[in-house]
Amino acid sequence: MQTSKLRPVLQAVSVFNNARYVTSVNNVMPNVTESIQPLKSWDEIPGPSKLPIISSLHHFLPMGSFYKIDGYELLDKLYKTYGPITRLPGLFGSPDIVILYDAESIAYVLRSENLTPKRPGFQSLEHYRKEYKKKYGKETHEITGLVTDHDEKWKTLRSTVNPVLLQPKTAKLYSNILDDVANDMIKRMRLIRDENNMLKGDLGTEMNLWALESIGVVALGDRLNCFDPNLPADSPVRKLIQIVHDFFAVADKLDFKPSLWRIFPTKSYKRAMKLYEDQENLNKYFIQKATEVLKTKRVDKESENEKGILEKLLEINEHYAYLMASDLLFAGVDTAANTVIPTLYLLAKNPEKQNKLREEILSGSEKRPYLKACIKEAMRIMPVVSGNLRQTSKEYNILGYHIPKHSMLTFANQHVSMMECHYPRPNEYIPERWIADKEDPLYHGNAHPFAFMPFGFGTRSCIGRRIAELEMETFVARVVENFQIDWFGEPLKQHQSALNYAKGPFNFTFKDV
Ligand code: HEM
Repeated sequence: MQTSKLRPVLQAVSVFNNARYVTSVNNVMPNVTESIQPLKSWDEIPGPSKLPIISSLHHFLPMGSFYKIDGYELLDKLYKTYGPITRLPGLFGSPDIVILYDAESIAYVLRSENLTPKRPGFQSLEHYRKEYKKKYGKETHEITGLVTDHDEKWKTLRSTVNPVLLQPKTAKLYSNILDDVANDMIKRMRLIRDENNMLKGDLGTEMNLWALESIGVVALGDRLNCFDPNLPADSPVRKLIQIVHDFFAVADKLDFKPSLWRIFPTKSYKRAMKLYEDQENLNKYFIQKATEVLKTKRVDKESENEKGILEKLLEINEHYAYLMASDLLFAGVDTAANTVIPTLYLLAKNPEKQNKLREEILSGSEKRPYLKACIKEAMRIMPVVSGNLRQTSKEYNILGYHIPKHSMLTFANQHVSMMECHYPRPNEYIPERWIADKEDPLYHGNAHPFAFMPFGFGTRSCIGRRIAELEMETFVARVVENFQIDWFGEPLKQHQSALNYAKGPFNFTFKDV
């Protein structure tokens, strides 16, 4: 065993794993968690200073140290300036956020919050579903959706839909149809290639079409036909494509950037409310259509195992079936598309890895560990979700600081998974680390178990994980089987908003193999 090579890595991990400073005030965990120094207060947590009224705004204005910096760069600068726990003062009435870059502290909070974890995020959508609709006399329900509910309401919905969505055999049910979607997308890519083997349209839009068509078969049980070149501009499918696209953009403006919408109805707020309403109506249209089709098919069904997600949920609770189909249609599109683009990019930039993957695919083996490893490694380096959030339900002592109940904690997952102490040679695309054995210094098990969490953690983790993995593996395999992927010019960049979006120009070429 190459212990000498591992030692620096393990030493570095232990610096971050300083568990003595991590305690939950309500939980007594003597041996490992007792702080040896008096706790410092919330206000003493390092971070940009605050001024009366404008809070920390001056840091983001010209001459300020964070002017024109956001996304990964901002979190990186905060980490380098203030360390593994940083407090970012809230703007325009929004609360301060504490950012954690320490895997052990993150683990402690996530484990302690794991019964009914609260993940605030899409607050404008929550406002639409819970308050706006009531105000305008529209029909409302106690339970509004996985993304927007919390506590007992969330638990009721999640525990009902978990058995339907998380069973491995449910995801398997869709493998053939998802493969049909992937093959149709390959045909479309051939059709829209120019003489230089580049796609004529925008690759980001194309990947969104693939992702929507894929999630459509899961959420609605049938093909949406997003690839139809003759779709009229005002067709419901085109509208759905547009709405899914605009959805995260408005949510980003209202929920993830400083915004005054909570104080008065801004232009973006009005736009968002209209968009959420349109989305709701369109979802109703598609779900109703899918339900009618299912009714005609049901007599042919021989066994329970053949029933799809929508069908099973409709039998349990019609309202829940509608909520889930809506949430899948919005949570499953941009996420999958913006994971596949970086994966193809990293394979293009690492031709030897691409060839190795092609060999595995062409071998026809049913098990494809290298394919899984290639996608996982892309999610480590260029994740679509850069971090996660919890609102604490209790007090904590973290890294020597007191964290009061109801605080907003952000976990800088993207940073943690790029730390040398967890993943040696962190900037290199090395899918092998995910399949290496224990003796190998690259072995992924040497990392802190909370250093890589692309789908979140625990009871609130991504309910679409199995579906997303199946979709992405099916499509990436078909692309690599059919095309030699190359990239030229400047590296691919990501633009961080509510999600990390791959940003054009997309300098891919797809040559037939
Ligand atoms: C690469 C693709 C995807 C990634 C990286 C991803 C990541 C995540 C993450 C990080 C969370 C938050 C988990 C937490 O708070 O611990 C989440 C939640 C969620 N995801 Fe995904 N996701 C992906 C694809 C999908 C797909 C395809 C669907 C739909 C089929 C989906 C549906 C959801 C839903 C409904 C939630 C909210 C769960 C809850 O609060 O109970 N996601 N996802």
